[in-house]
Amino acid sequence: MAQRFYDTQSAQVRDFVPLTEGQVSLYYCGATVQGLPHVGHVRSAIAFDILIRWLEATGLRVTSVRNVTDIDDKILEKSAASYGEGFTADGVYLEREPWFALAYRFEQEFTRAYDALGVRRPTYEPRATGHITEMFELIQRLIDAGHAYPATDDSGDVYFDVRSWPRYGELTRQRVEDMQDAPDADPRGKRDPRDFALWKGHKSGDPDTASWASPWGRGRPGWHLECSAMSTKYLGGTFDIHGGGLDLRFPHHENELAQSAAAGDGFANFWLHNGMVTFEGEKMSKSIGNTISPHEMLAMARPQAVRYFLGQAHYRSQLDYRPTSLQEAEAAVERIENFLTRAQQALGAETPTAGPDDVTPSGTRLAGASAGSADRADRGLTLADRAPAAFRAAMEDDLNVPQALAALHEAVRAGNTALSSGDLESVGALLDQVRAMTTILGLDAVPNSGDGPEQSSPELDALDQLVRSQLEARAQARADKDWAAADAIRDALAGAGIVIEDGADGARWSLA
Ligand SMILES: Nc1ncnc2c1ncn2[C@@H]1O[C@H](COP(=O)(O)OP(=O)(O)OP(=O)(O)O)[C@@H](O)[C@H]1O
Ligand SMILES: [Zn+2]
Repeated sequence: MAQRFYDTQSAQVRDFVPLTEGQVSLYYCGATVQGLPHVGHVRSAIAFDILIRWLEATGLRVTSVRNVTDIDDKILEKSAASYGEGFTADGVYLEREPWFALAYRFEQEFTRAYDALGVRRPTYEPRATGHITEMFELIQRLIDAGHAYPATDDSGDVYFDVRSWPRYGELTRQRVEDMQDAPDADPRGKRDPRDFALWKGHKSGDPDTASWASPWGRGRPGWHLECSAMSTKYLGGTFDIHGGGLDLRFPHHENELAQSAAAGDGFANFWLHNGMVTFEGEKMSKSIGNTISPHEMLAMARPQAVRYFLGQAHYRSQLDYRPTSLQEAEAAVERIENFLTRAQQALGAETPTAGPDDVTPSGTRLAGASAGSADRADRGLTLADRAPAAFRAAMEDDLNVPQALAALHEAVRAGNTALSSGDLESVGALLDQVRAMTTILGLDAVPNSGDGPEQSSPELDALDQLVRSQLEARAQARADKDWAAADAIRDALAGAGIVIEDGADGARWSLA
């Protein structure tokens, strides 16, 4: 079966054929960094992380972009309302935390949360404030094409002219007449109340630092424009997939599409939207105040269980948080881990299973990459090929993670049966399948400590590579039953203050 995705724009499940063979370009909307992340934000990022991991597992090269909205009304409001939180670099106390400092502080909190839950960093993570020039260019193209105009009052705003663009409403299949008014400006300066702001003129009371000189006067960009400018800068005028939460479909994505298409860009070939995390049925949202932070969840359960919980539903489904949710996720993770432990023990030292990919400096219990992965790659097998057919079929079918997890648990069950009957050949094969599946779902990528890859540094990465090569040589020595050589490597590492631990999920190293 070919890869298929549900495309929100056509409201159909369509075959996915990348625009450039072998490559995928993906843009997904990141955070407006106005406050701490909640698990709804992280669920969205995990959904796209799984998508990227899966596409890469099938052999595709993915270029991913996730923006940071670091200028916005809400950021300015939070800054204005902050009190006693700001310090300059020399420790001088500021009464208000400047908006740009507040935005950078919360951006780091998002990064920390993503790292703690194994969301890989995107290829590019552009900030809106770094792309003002690209936004000017896009506005100018729209004005030149007759689809945008400076406000007819003295606000300094520039609006998109929805009536000039007959395709407006195509993403959410709405008629202009039925649409809500755009709330982002005084309707007196607009041709139509639904016209939305591309550029917002500087208002008295806004900090001077929050406005840029533009051909239309000082001001700042509209949110929708930011994503159009950044996605096409990094991915080109036409790219494969645009993602984000379902709550962004209208007006945000509708308006992005209108701006880019009216400026002459093909824009996204597929639109993928993740469902909301809800709390007692209601969207988890800062404005409602019903949020749970990743930090709070990590205090209740291991990161592996939190990742499992946030990634387990179909990405398009709503995911409701209930008090028992994390215990259920923990039980599922333990079932998988128990099989991995018992399988490794049963296979024992006779079959060294610690391939180079199994070794991480911080160590993971759900180690995913497998025994002999290098040789399988030599034989032209992708990671996806190593997963069972039922798993692959589920992932090809619009990323059906619940069914893919059913295949994972089925392999664990079969593995436990093989263990009971002493069928070690099947145990080995199933172990490899389970590891491929946990790797694809990113379950093995979660750091044990909530602090995540922050511990990494160029020095640590270099050391990690060196130690890995030593561990690879040691694994080979053990495979050759050259115990003296294996021990000598271990002793040399110990002499350098590096402790090796042979765990159920491979060899790990740490500094003594
Ligand atoms: N409860 C949620 N469940 C799933 N995804 C969410 C949820 N809330 C936000 N997202 C997604 O997270 C990404 C970043 O969101 P953004 O910073 O725009 O948050 P937001 O929607 O303004 O959040 P809030 O409503 O809490 O202020 C977007 O793709 C958004 O759709
Ligand atoms: Zn966006």
